[in-house]
Amino acid sequence: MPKLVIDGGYPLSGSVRIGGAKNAVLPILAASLLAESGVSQIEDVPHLLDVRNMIEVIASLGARVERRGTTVRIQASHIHSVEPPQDLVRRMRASFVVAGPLLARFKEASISLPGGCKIGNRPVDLHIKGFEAMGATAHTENGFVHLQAPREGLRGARIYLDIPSVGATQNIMMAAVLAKGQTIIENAAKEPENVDLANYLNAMGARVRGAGTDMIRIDGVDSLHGAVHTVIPDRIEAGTFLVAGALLGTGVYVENAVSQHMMSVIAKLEEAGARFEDKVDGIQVWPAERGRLSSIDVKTHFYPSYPTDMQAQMVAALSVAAGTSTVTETVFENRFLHVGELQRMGANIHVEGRTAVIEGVDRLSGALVTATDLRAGAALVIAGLLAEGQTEVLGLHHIDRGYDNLVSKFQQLGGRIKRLETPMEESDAESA
Ligand SMILES: CC(=O)N[C@H]1[C@@H](OP(=O)(O)OP(=O)(O)OC[C@H]2O[C@@H](n3ccc(=O)[nH]c3=O)[C@H](O)[C@@H]2O)O[C@H](CO)[C@@H](O)[C@@H]1O
Ligand SMILES: C=C(OP(=O)(O)O)C(=O)O
Repeated sequence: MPKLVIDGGYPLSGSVRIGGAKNAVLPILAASLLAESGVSQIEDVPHLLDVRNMIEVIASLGARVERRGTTVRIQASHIHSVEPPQDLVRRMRASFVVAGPLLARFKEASISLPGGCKIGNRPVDLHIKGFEAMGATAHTENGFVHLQAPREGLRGARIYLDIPSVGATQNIMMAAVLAKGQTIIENAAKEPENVDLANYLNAMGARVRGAGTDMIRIDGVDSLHGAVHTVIPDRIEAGTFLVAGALLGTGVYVENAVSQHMMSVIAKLEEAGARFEDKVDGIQVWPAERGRLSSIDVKTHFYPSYPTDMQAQMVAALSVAAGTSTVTETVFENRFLHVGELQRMGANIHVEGRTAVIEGVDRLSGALVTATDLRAGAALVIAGLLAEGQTEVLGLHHIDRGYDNLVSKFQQLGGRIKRLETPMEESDAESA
């Protein structure tokens, strides 16, 4: 079983470059299925397990995909299937976003239900309601959702989302670009990754306006073509390094981080005492002047509020802050599995309903811990870098889903962290 071995307590300093955003590149790869002609060229595609999976998904449908470094080229003119293999879809929830493009272009799609995951239930009812509002029929059988558009294709509709779901907004947006007439998505998700997707769709010939606000208007067009697009930097990867830099060392420069995308993360770390400087192509962070962060209260919510994907990293940071902090998770019902692992390292945290109450301790101590999901893994790496002694982190397939070269990036900053590869065991290969 591969593991990380971390010797904690060494200061971090220097510079690290952030790659393209996982949560932008995944729907962008799916959107490439909409191109009837031409070749799409996507730049700054990170090396992630999830990206590999999404490439496999679109390739399984007939797209020709070629990857060189961080450039991916996609030719999607000859798609021969509207049913991605179940085993590929089940590996990753995000693969459900191929539904919108397939339904829009081929008028049908059959996709395995992605199911829940450890962090929560994660239904897709809002995606399906959106498709139905555009005239599609949906029925679920044997774990598959079968979607069928009317013979004349999807038609524009006014769709109010009960929750500003990131994935539902993406799927509906991608279905609507080829629908007849105008679609309006109200209470849309405003995440920068959705703006990036809209920009890519527009470069492909779509007419999407208002992405990044809570009302998106899409005027359907007859066809789309391939386009060149550079993926936005990953604000969660950037946030992970900002948290680490706010805790340890003499200043870390997070190159390519976009401060406008991470106002809430910076604001909360500043409130806890960390210092920042916004530079032309990145963000510099230093620990608090007095060394230790102060306690704060944090609540996750939809963008632009504090992101749930930065919750675990913040819990790790606050576990050594002075005083009592609270972190409330409002997006996913079961996203505190890292708390038990941090407790093994000496953190004093208890969970009351949706709130983690964190009594800051003077220090953490190294322990054998397991990443239970992607960001829990990031939190444990941060904790390991902070802790006295040696920490071993298992469950690396979670971390590999969303961090490109996490180990070498922390090594570059002076972190004593290495990855030991041993043959993978079955339990290690399970999906998110
Ligand atoms: C690949 C990707 O981009 N993943 C991100 C995306 O996930 P994802 O798109 O799955 O998250 P959503 O925004 O859809 O989920 C938000 C909330 O809405 C609920 N919900 C969602 C859809 C639906 O049909 N019905 C429903 O009830 C979910 O259970 C959850 O409680 O946004 C999450 C919230 O910022 C992030 O944590 C994930 O990293
Ligand atoms: C929850 C996450 O991703 P996903 O939606 O792909 O599971 C995440 O990136 O933290």
